[in-house]
Amino acid sequence: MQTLAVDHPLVAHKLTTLRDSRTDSPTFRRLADELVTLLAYEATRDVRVTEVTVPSPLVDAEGVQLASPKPLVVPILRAGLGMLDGMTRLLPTAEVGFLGMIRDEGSLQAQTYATRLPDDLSGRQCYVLDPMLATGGTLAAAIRLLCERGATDVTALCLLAAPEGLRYLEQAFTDITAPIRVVTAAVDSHLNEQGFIVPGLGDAGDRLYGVV
Ligand SMILES: O=P(O)(O)OC[C@H]1O[C@H](OP(=O)(O)OP(=O)(O)O)[C@H](O)[C@@H]1O
Ligand SMILES: O=c1cc[nH]c(=O)[nH]1
Ligand SMILES: [Mg+2]
Repeated sequence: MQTLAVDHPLVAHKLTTLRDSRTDSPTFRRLADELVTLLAYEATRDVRVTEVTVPSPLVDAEGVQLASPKPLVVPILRAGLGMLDGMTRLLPTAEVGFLGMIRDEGSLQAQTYATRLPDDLSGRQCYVLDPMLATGGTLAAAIRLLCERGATDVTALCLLAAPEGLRYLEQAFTDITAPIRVVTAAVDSHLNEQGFIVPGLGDAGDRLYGVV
């Protein structure tokens, strides 16, 4: 598994405002959206393209377009929905599947409550959206599901990652040959006893959509 922490002053600037507990929900949603677009630029560096020729006003010009089968973007509900628009802005022709997952606050185990994905992902590049990679349980289950359906490579986009979660993912996929990448705005210090990322930004779902 490869991890890329995007090192860019605009990424750091937006992330700092997301961490700030004084940032209200509308601003949090807008900044999360903008930050995902910056992460998406790095995360799609290996997106597959095919060569095409287009008629420019002067001569025919050689170029590329996104290849088929189209990439699949998979936000993990609820908080991952806050990353969807920012991602599809850069990949407008991608298809979108959905995974609903919730982490039990006590055991920290992830449970899947909704799945809306193609049965066959053979040959598909997949981009998973989840703002927080904490213990890694949620993302590990999501990535395994995509690989079991035939995904040829999986890139996860996270606003923040904990070292514990990255270590967990490293050892979770030793049996999987598909390349797996994590692109994040930062790797934070550690997890606290409640499994929250420190310093982190709190509960991403609550900050995007309110406490339910
Ligand atoms: O790495 P993990 O320890 O598994 O934790 C991370 C998960 O926890 C949060 O979701 P949550 O369960 O709060 O659901 P929500 O998105 O509906 O708020 C977050 O959005 C991740 O999906
Ligand atoms: O810090 C954390 C950990 C899990 N989920 C969150 O929303 N935040
Ligand atoms: Mg939550």
